[in-house]
Amino acid sequence: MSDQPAHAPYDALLLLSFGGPEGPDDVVPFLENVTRGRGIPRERLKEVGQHYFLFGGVSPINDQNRELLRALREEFAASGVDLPVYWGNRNWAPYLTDTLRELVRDGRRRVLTLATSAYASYSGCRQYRENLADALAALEAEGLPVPRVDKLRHYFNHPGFVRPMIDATLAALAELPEAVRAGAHLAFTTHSIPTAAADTSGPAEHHGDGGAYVAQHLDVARAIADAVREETGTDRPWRLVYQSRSGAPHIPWLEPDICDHLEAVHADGAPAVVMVPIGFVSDHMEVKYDLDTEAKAKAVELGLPVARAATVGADPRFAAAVRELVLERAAAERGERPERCALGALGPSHDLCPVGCCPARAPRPAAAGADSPWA
Ligand SMILES: CC1=C(CCC(=O)O)c2cc3nc(cc4[nH]c(cc5[nH]c(cc1n2)c(C)c5CCC(=O)O)c(CCC(=O)O)c4C)C(CCC(=O)O)=C3C
Ligand SMILES: [Fe+2]
Repeated sequence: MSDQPAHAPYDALLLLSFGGPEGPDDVVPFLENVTRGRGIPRERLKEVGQHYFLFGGVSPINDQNRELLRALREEFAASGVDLPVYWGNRNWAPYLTDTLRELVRDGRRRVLTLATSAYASYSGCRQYRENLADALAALEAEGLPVPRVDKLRHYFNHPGFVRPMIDATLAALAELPEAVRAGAHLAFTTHSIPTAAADTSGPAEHHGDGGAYVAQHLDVARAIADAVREETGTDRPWRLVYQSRSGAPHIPWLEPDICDHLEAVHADGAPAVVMVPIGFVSDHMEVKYDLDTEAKAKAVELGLPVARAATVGADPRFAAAVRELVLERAAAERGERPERCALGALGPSHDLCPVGCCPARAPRPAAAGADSPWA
């Protein structure tokens, strides 16, 4: 055995997230950051601003990331992984560029990134890589050392991500009135994206109807539905549905929307529905507003009992999965052939996004992929 640590060659883990406002005055500047150059209709922005104001202008995402950070540090300490964990966001403080500046000042040069987005897509992967490239360019322009940055493989099908969602689905079923529990449907939800973005999500060989984005979500949905059937002895109808659509109405996005789906299954006689937000790593605004507020109001209107499964958040099994993924990637970077855990049918995702993975409509430099302009 060499005396290299198990996390070599990495000297830092970067938790990279979306960011969110922490008070009413932050809401508009946050939305400006998110939508810069993205052509989202003003009406939609006003509406989304209202969602934040309803919660005092505070997104739950920041506290959830602080919790995840604590869980990761605890997990690393408990298993003897002496790797510092940093946190930076794309759209709000602590900003990614500031975090990378701090990280290089601490002497770190080889960074592994954990994005709080588990699936392939432009919005969930390449956009994070573009923002990493922007931050690296800023460091270079300031004459600072530019660290080498990698990104962990998509963890949508890692057992440490899927098992907490299985338990959460069972717990949500148990919240339903007993009379409707056995007949309850499962509605797996994720962020809608333009169908054109879905069709080109993932590596080129996965492009086609729905692309890797839909295939990965279906794989997770099926794994959870199968496990729930085994656990409860009941085969219940399930479907992958979408939420949080934005963009111009004439551009097609993934459907059906969760609210339309609730209406449709209610009309078909479903006695209850459990909503399982598999597309989200924690209970951020899309979950709190679009599911817990809007979809629940729709269910009340219909007289349809619903329950919402918890997201993974800072579950210790997820923190352990991140530790495994870090050590797995470190071993691969050292030229070893580590074991790669995955549930479902798709198998473990790639370490390095290939050229043409989740292409942008207007190409921009992206770090941590095969087409990165940075080493
Ligand atoms: C796939 C996906 C994820 C999941 C993967 C991941 O987690 O990254 C995600 C996460 C998030 N999206 C978030 C917030 C917003 N997303 C927006 C807009 C958009 N999202 C999109 C996709 C996704 N988004 C898309 C295709 C757009 C349209 C415009 C564009 O192409 O950019 C807008 C603008 C207004 C609107 O259009 O709704 C906001 C405010 C927050 C923070 C929540 C909080 O504060 O708790 C989080 C975690
Ligand atoms: Fe979003």
